[in-house]
Amino acid sequence: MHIKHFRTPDIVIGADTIVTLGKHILEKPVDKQDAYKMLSRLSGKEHSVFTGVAIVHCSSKETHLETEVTDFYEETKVKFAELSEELLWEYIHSGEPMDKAGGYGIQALGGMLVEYVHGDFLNVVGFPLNHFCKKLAELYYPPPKHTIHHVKHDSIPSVETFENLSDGESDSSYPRHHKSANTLENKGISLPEAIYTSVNSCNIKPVYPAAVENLGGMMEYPATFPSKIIELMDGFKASKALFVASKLKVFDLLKDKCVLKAADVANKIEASVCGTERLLDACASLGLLEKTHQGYSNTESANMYLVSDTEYSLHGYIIHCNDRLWHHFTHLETAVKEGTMQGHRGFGKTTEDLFQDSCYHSGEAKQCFMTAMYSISKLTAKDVARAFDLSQFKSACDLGGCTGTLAHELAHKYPNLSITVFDLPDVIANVSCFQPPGEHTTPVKFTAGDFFKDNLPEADLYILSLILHDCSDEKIHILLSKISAICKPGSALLVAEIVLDEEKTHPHRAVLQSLSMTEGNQRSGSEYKQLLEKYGFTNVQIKITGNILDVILGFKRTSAH
Ligand SMILES: C[S@@+](CC[C@H](N)C(=O)[O-])C[C@H]1O[C@@H](n2cnc3c(N)ncnc32)[C@H](O)[C@@H]1O
Repeated sequence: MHIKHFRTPDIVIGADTIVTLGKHILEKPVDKQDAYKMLSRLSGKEHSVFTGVAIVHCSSKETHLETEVTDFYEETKVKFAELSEELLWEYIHSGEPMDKAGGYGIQALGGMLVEYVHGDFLNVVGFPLNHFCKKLAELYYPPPKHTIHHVKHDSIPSVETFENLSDGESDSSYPRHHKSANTLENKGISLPEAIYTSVNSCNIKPVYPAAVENLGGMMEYPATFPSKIIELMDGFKASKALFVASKLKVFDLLKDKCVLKAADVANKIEASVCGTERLLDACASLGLLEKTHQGYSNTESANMYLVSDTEYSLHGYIIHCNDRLWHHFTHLETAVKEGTMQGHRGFGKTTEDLFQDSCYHSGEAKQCFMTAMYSISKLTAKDVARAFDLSQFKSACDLGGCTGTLAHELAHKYPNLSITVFDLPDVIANVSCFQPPGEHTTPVKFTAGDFFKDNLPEADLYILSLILHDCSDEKIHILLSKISAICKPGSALLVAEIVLDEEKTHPHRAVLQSLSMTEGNQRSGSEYKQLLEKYGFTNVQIKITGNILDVILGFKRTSAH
């Protein structure tokens, strides 16, 4: 075997690098466990990316090298965590799995296989800690282009490097201001943020942003460590910690930059000190709270989304998840075996009709459901309203429009649109506390009725947001037949739902949601298109918004079609 080109990483980040980095840039010790956490945060990917040897580029012809040197790595038990910034970049753009091979291998036996090294040889023959520090500094304070030289070292293949950046241990040739008033610490930037921002400044985004949020429980993993599975196994604990902290209004207590000790929080939420402390620590480890020696405080995202009275609060939905959805999932095994929804087991009652059920029967539960819908709608309404140009419509009817949040957004965007929210009487009777302040002459009209049984209000745009996925085929037939019958040619139906990919495995949210075994179904784009066409809608367009809900718009066929 002969390897012609071996592309080395241009930037290498490892736990030891971060420890050194802490010393050089922050002038503050970083322990190795924290360094591993940062690495996982940086990639947001499987930890194995970091626990192999250097990540290098291998073309498909060269991938056998990977096995060779990985074996070598296994043999020598070299443990280093490294990341190629460039490969992360390539990976993101190609959608292909990142090639991983043994940079460390190349310095020994593996080197005999390599004729030409493309990239910085230093990155494979040794761990370039100082070089990396300079690289990071450079990302922060990029040198002018002309300082990049092509250098020929004796016995080292031609490499592209920054010759003016000395690798001497004592030489801090990255800009001096890093060490004075401009240190990251003085700027209030933490080390993980610094690395994160450095990489982001090169337009590198974490591969799995969701994993970035989850910093809990990292350790030095062997390359085969089933980190994803461990993360999934622990996921329910993290959810429950969030639910309980929300339920106990911990985030409300800590709003407005309030910093409290565990005992004070315990006192205010009337809970045990030891239990509260564990809950607060769990929230801190999940990145929901910050913990300092002064006490606990909300993170920015907790202030924005977890405090119960903020504009984009998810509190209502979280409580719904805890009080309601949790029970559905507790009985998942039975649900799967029987193929039916199991929510009633947690409540001691049976239910035929999800909607009637989901609106609950007690006033408090109804309010809770509406608050949950309001939370989600606040977050999605703007993107749903913006997905298509709806300026051609004069009137709209949001069927099952609940609190009217989407309707208000549409009224705001299209001042000439007259819009009616149509929902069950129990819901309409409770909408007043969800109306925007100061909207006495509200352009949104609320009408009570049952969309399966009653006549629908006339409109030239009908909206079904988060309705179809919960309905059985029979119910969908009743509803879409009615809408289709009342729509004049040129009128339209706008559906807001999560649109699955064609394999129906993404996004996870929708796929997991369907496990609650309601009588409805989550659908892919082509299935929604077919469904709308079946009921006489044509020119069906789908907009994937990037928000929780996607949007589908279809126009009623003219009779000539
Ligand atoms: C899952 S919620 C969706 C709420 C809102 N469209 C949204 O996107 O946030 C379903 C809504 O449909 C309403 N609904 C259920 N069955 C209905 C019926 N038969 N007639 C009218 N509205 C109904 C419920 O009251 C509830 O407000």
